[in-house]
Amino acid sequence: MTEILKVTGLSKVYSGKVTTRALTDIQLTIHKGEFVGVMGPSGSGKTTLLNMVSTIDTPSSGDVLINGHNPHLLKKKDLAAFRRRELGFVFQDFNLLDTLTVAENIVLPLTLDRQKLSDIEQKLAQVAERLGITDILNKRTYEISGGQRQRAAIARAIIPGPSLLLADEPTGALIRILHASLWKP
Ligand SMILES: Nc1ncnc2c1ncn2[C@@H]1O[C@H](COP(=O)(O)OP(=O)(O)OP(=O)(O)O)[C@@H](O)[C@H]1O
Repeated sequence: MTEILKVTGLSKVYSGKVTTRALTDIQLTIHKGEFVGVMGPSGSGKTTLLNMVSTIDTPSSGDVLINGHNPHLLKKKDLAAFRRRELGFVFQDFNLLDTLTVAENIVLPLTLDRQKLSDIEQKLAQVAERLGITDILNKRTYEISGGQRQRAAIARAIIPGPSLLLADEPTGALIRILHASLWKP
């Protein structure tokens, strides 16, 4: 089975006025098609782990391999492209942009990647149909329901065909949508 995420010996120490050892020697392997939830008490390091995997922050030691590549070794410019193509994020508050339509929000990663307009339109139509949001594509994000916002955020996360989809504090509804095999990597 293909290893999509392989975390080995991952540690993170925050050093400021107070030194905090947030993660110590974490090992984690996630294979293609697996759905994994990380649970633990407040302060146990869940967000820190997510930040290391999503490349928002760098580990103190250890390796993160995503689809065989270590994003922490990439240059800034290459890292941005890697994140857009390999990683999908569904944020807790969805992070949709109010000034854009639902469609414009969803295609943002493809626009930033300078993909062809015809490809963008085709991918948008497919992903919108899969998530049942075709009829709200021209609305602004403040004109749609909470569930529709959630689906729009998922659509934006999966449209580039990422290897790994990451969700911070996913709600029950989000888990149900993802479980309904809407995401087929
Ligand atoms: N930027 C930071 N600088 C210093 N310490 C930090 C920083 N971020 C987190 N920590 C510390 O690292 C530890 C792990 O925090 P983290 O946010 O990863 O926990 P968590 O499991 O996500 O918690 P919660 O469930 O409350 O969100 C905590 O002791 C926290 O105080």
